[in-house]
Amino acid sequence: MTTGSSKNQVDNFSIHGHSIGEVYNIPMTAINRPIPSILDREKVEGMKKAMQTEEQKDDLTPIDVHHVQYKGEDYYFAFGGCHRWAAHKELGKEKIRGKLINTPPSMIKNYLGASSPFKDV
Ligand SMILES: Nc1ncnc2c1ncn2[C@@H]1O[C@H](COP(=O)(O)OP(=O)(O)OP(=O)(O)O)[C@@H](O)[C@H]1O
Repeated sequence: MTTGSSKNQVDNFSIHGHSIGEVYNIPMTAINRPIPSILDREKVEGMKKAMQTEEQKDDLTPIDVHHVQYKGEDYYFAFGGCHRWAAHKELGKEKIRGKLINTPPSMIKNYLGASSPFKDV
């Protein structure tokens, strides 16, 4: 499965986010990351460098953020994007570019089991 012929298009592919156009600047404190990251330091450093370079600062693909509405509250979860997340954290960024994927609470419960905040779905 490819989305285009150039390497960049293939690299930028996201199963969840590719059909979503809107990109938001999301406060990082609003996003839950339930899975600890295992990082390739070279990759994080490369991203930090790109973010600090005028021509490349917008090159990083937005991360996929699952948006759950549950009992009138909004919840945000990110499972991937580990290196982009680390690069933003280490540069002291407060917001990260992301695409919002409307996700039912039952799906988060499937992923997280007993650790899910959504118990009765
Ligand atoms: N050094 C870099 N400079 C600019 N863009 C980069 C750089 N490294 C990766 N990217 C781009 O950033 C996006 C995310 O890359 P990648 O999926 O490898 O990282 P990630 O945030 O760790 O995600 P995951 O947790 O799924 O590994 C891709 O679109 C990739 O092309």
